[in-house]
Amino acid sequence: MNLGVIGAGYVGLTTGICLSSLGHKITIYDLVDEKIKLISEKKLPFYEKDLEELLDKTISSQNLIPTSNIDEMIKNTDGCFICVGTPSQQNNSIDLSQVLSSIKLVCEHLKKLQKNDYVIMIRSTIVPSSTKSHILPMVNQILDNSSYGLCLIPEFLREGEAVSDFMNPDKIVIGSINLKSEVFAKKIFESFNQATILTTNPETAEMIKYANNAFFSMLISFSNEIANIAEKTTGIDTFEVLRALVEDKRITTKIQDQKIKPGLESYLLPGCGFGGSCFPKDVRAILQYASAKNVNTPLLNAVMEINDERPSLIISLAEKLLLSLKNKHVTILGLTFKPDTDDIRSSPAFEAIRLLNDKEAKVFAYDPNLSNDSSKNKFTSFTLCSTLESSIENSDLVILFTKWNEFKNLDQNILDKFMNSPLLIDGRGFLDSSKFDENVYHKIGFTK
Ligand SMILES: NC(=O)C1=CN([C@@H]2O[C@H](COP(=O)(O)OP(=O)(O)OC[C@H]3O[C@@H](n4cnc5c(N)ncnc54)[C@H](O)[C@@H]3O)[C@@H](O)[C@H]2O)C=CC1
Ligand SMILES: O=C(O)[C@H]1O[C@H](OP(=O)(O)OP(=O)(O)OC[C@H]2O[C@@H](n3ccc(=O)[nH]c3=O)[C@H](O)[C@@H]2O)[C@H](O)[C@@H](O)[C@@H]1O
Repeated sequence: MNLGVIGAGYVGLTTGICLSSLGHKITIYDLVDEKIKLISEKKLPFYEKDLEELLDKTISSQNLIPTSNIDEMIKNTDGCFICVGTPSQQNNSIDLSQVLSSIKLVCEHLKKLQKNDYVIMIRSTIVPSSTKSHILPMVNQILDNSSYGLCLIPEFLREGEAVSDFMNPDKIVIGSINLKSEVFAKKIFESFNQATILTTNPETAEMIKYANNAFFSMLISFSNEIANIAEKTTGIDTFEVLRALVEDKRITTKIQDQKIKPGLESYLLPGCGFGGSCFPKDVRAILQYASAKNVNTPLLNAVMEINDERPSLIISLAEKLLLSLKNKHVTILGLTFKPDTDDIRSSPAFEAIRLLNDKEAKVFAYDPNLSNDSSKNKFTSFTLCSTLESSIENSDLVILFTKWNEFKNLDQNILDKFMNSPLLIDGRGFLDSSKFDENVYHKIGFTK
């Protein structure tokens, strides 16, 4: 099919590259010319594993056409995905302006080119009723005939797993205003035969996306609250507690004597808290939406409250171990909000750095994906090091924030080589404690 994508960010570019690799002819448009130029040169504007290889193939096969010309995109295509950002506003509601302006642009060009039967498919995350209350009235104002289609197809991919999540979706939710849009969207995804296709109205589709992100955020905050309680009694290992919970047959099912570990297992872990461009933004947005509708939300309020507290709890532990943080050399390992990405949006490491600065510690950091020269001058509140070793040299305390594989190599020998009195907080329970002296290794969710 001939399809367009507006917005060449994580979601848009992944959508464009993956669908073009499956044989669709995709024209991708972004406001930012440099992004389009980079993509034309087969380079990704961000890091995402496996995506560059596919980009190379799809540009070479001319199944993916990057353009800065919206007319070209509209002329080439029968429908397009809207994949622009929906960032938080000051009051935590979402800023719908990128969605509205990009759809307005599409509609104006459809009108100019007298193109009918076009289908607009929104992939951006938007709060319930955005389609009905804001987008549809605007579209109706510009397109006076009713031959167009409009639907919401939320995206559930995770950064770092974007290609595999896109290619192997468990569900495809299509919330349409009419049958035409539903039929069109179903045809795009007809080769994804392992996925459950859920067809519904736009409001339900909007809510499904928020329920999804709120649920996984809740599991993380649940795990962190259990950790807070466990830490008050020496010897309780929260990781063991939650591993045992997962064994419950209501969570881990058994099929023909084979235990099937649920995917949610990876969200039942204590740690430094969730970050990224979506969980914090989306939970806050649905809370703001509920509050505007006078709905009480004690559970989701607590999810955010527990999460917001995580960096300060880790810094309190650091202070307890070092007695005072003033002038202490503290190393942060991992700045991205999770491994296998270069995304630092709402990463808990940055809140920890802010707290360390307040306490006048000298902060050094290392992240495998941010160690190049172009990243160096971006940060002023800490020194970004280009190797793990240089970041821990003469350090008084190392705190692990992100589960990068490279950090798995850490052991007592490495700490002894570079630090005078080795001390480490494993903020994710990621390292093998047996590789460290007992008084050196401290992990979240466990008090010795
Ligand atoms: N990042 C993720 O893993 C996921 C994000 N989402 C949602 O998808 C949406 C997009 O997120 P990301 O891809 O992360 O955002 P992003 O910020 O990486 O990309 C957005 C892109 O849209 C472009 N853009 C903005 N206004 C435009 C306009 N008027 N015309 C053309 N291009 C325009 C920007 O230049 C940028 O390249 C958000 O609503 C987000 O909540 C949903 C699932 C996963
Ligand atoms: O709407 C979105 O943008 C996406 O948000 C999340 O995806 P993502 O933010 O890429 O990453 P996750 O792997 O889900 O992790 C989110 C955060 O939770 C943290 N986390 C995860 C698991 C855990 O046990 N503890 C924990 O703190 C991670 O470190 C990370 O900061 C969702 O998982 C996707 O389904 C969704 O499409």
